[in-house]
Amino acid sequence: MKVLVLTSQKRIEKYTDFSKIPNNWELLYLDSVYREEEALRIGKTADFIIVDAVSPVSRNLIENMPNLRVIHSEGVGFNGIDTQAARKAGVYVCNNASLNSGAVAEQAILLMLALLRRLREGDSLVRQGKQGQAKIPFILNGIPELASCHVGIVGFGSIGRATAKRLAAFGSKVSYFSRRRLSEQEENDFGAEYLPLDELAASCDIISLHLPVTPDTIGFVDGDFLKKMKPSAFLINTARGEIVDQNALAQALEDGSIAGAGLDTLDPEPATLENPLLNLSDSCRYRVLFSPHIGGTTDDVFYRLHRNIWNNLFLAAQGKRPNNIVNGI
Ligand SMILES: NC(=O)C1=CN([C@@H]2O[C@H](COP(=O)(O)OP(=O)(O)OC[C@H]3O[C@@H](n4cnc5c(N)ncnc54)[C@H](OP(=O)(O)O)[C@@H]3O)[C@@H](O)[C@H]2O)C=CC1
Ligand SMILES: O=C(O)C(=O)CO
Repeated sequence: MKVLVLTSQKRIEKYTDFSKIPNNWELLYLDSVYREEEALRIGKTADFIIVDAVSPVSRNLIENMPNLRVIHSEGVGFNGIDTQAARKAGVYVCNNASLNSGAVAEQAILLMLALLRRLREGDSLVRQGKQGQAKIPFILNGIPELASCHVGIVGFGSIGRATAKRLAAFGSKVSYFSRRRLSEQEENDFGAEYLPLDELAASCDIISLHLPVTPDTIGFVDGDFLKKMKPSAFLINTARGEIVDQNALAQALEDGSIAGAGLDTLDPEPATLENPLLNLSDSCRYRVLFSPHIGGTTDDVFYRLHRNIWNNLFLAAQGKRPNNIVNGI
């Protein structure tokens, strides 16, 4: 079997248990930023593709790989993969559903806390020799506790629920919006109440996005949504950049429609310096906090993900149906 690897070779080497890989399997490495001609040159006859959670696998690539059986995302998201073309070609697209939920929930909460405590600004003041409460002007503006915040979770799947569970420990009030409303019992278990989207937007102190990218969710947070939010509210996006209209968010930060944003994901990725959120005026500098799309990338997660990926490829190699198929075959 041949595996075309369209993600970090170092990561595969670190997290794969090579004692389990049959000797006659061949791994063909390119990075996730690859040229399609190069992928076809080295991987045309490959049986499997492993690709990171954001990078593209196009119709052209799929249609020109006659032996291809499985395209496996290295994460949960698979929005770079042309799932329809794969379906048409009888190729399974698989992900690692729910294996990194706790890690992403931690990242979302980290961004919430860092924004509330103005961590970036505080760090900068200390580095300017302004350590000590008397020298920190923003204390007088009032620092809210996460415990007193009403947090709205948009997309109440695996990560949304993991975030709700952790927020319960902080004592926050949690509401959620998803297309499917949970049973009363489930809502009680997660300590979360359902709110219609408009109400959630208007009433929450923090809104945390946990939606997948689909045709319905691209630009889900647009200028209208941001205008409904409270001027004191924060937006957290650890889902995908495409869910938030980047220009509208930059505008909302500039004109004070919202207080700040914590962003693990941007649109496009890899992010370019042209992104309007990286070009905000000085007065907004501390109101947006970035992390480099590392929500789901802990050591624990990678061991779990890579075990799952290889198990799935072994199943497919034996002619069996792999787990976590996401393209409806
Ligand atoms: N930053 C990072 O490192 C990571 C980011 N992610 C991103 O997070 C996303 C969510 O992951 P995860 O929670 O595991 O996925 P899940 O599929 O478990 O949850 C997604 C939830 O979103 C809801 N949803 C889908 N479409 C809509 C819609 N149009 N309106 C409202 N709700 C909707 C779904 O519920 P329902 O269908 O009932 O509405 C579902 O419960 C991933 O798709 C990925 O893009 C994932 C892992 C790591
Ligand atoms: O699992 C995912 O979808 C990710 O974004 C991880 O990087």
